[in-house]
Amino acid sequence: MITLDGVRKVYPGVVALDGIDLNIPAGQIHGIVGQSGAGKSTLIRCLTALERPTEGHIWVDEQDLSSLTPNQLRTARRSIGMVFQGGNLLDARTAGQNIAYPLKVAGLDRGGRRERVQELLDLVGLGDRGDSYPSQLSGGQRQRVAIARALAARPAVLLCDEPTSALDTQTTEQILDLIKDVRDQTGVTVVIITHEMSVVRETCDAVTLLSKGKVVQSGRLDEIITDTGSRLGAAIVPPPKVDEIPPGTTLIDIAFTSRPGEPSGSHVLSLVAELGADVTAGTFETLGSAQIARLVLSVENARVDSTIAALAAQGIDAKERAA
Ligand SMILES: Nc1ncnc2c1ncn2[C@@H]1O[C@H](COP(=O)(O)OP(=O)(O)OP(=O)(O)O)[C@@H](O)[C@H]1O
Repeated sequence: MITLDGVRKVYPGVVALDGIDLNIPAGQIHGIVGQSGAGKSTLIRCLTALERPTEGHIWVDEQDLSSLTPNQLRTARRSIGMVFQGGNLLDARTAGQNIAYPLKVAGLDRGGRRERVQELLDLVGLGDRGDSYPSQLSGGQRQRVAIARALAARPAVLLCDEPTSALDTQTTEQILDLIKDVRDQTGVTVVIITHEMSVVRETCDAVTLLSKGKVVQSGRLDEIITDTGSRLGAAIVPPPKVDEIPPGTTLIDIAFTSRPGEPSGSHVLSLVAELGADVTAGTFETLGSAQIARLVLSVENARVDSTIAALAAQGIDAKERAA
């Protein structure tokens, strides 16, 4: 659905994006994370074709954005919905009028607009608030209207730039649930820029970490979290803390995914017991229907290498924890 091939964006004296290759399949919720200045906003501006890459190509919904004429670009932008931090609604228009605006631009008649606006208000759980002005809505409700507006023209892609950073924890959860529901119901592909790892953990199927305009790591969330060597994985689901290491032992981090109907969780635990290792601490995280486990084992110093090898032979990622 979205493909970036060797994308570079150079501003005078600054390389904001430095050779980005990325593939985001249809229907995926993909998080883009990275420190301030990493290039996240530049990437999203390139995806909306508000900026043209200095080099490389971007395909959105099978269209090469770099090859389009200004007219074609205007049309292509209709297949891209945008949601910003704080919603960016027009204050002088009601929720319904805000949602209707892109439909008017797209040339839909008054009756068609009214019907679609109501459908969208219902979709975001604000069926009876179409006549409210943004100032009469809570932050979470404004963001719901912003999501409805972004979806109005039935885009193939929904780009969300820090969609929950102005919201409290409970409202954040509701908005993230809404984004997931919308994806499930419409099949829209979602890209979320965020600095909050909880947003990635709770919402995304896949994640990309940017640093200084380059991709540091990119992949499916379960794969990244079960990679015990990944700093991104540890930021998303921190490995359990251990205060005291039993004397004469070494700590080994392991991580694995367990899905319904698969015996992997109990299989790993019996393997750990067979190897004579102790489970010192553990964290479990639910991702969709899968359980991700991060365990810390304590193993006699002399048996560290053989334990890691035995776990690796069973396909379990294991890493000695640095002292
Ligand atoms: N229009 C511009 N002109 C010049 N430099 C720019 C421009 N936009 C971004 N940059 C530079 O490009 C780099 C990447 O910026 P960008 O805003 O994409 O980062 P970011 O990851 O979104 O950061 P933040 O999380 O703080 O928003 C920075 O060094 C920034 O100063």
